[in-house]
Amino acid sequence: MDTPQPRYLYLARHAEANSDESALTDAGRRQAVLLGERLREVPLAAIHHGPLARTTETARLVAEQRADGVQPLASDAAGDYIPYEPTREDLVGGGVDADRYLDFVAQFPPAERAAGAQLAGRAEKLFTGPVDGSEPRHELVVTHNFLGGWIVRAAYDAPAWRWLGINLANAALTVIRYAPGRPSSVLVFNDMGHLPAELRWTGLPPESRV
Ligand SMILES: O=C(O)[C@H](O)COP(=O)(O)O
Repeated sequence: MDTPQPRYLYLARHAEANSDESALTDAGRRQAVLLGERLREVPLAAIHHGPLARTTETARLVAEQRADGVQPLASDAAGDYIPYEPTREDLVGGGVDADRYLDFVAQFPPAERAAGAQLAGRAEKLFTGPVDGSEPRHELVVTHNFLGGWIVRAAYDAPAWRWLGINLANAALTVIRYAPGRPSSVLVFNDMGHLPAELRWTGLPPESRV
């Protein structure tokens, strides 16, 4: 009989993309292969990815490192969008420089902002929380920085605006466990142990690298 089971969400931002974001760089392809090798023994039931080239290519290279034939699945919910548009009140209440973040969000196309809330809700439904089944489920989502921040924020029940300031490095690994009757648990965040030093921290500004 199916009963609620833990879900392990493996969350990764796509590997490094070239400047027009039409494909991965050589370094990005190496990152994606290494991420795939890191996940090779994880019994993934699914590999979801956003529809854009950089997430699609990353997911394909990850899948190619496996012997189990799990095929990547494109999902709009794993795509590139603003998951929640912060209000001035949110930001002032959070004690941060409101103009800075309002200007930051305003630079993204209206379409990415308008569709975001609904897509973010779908992503939470599809990719987070315990699952029904006979055993724990392991799933990979290859996505973009903003949805990554949104999912980590949600795992900590932080305020909606707080996806801002949570940043994932390219091809780093974040793992969240959702067990029935327990709070969500971020097991690892931005793990880059599978990447050599020169392939770590890409996709982040210098002040976010440690
Ligand atoms: O939508 C996003 O997450 C940001 O625009 C960053 O995008 P990226 O993760 O594709 O670089």
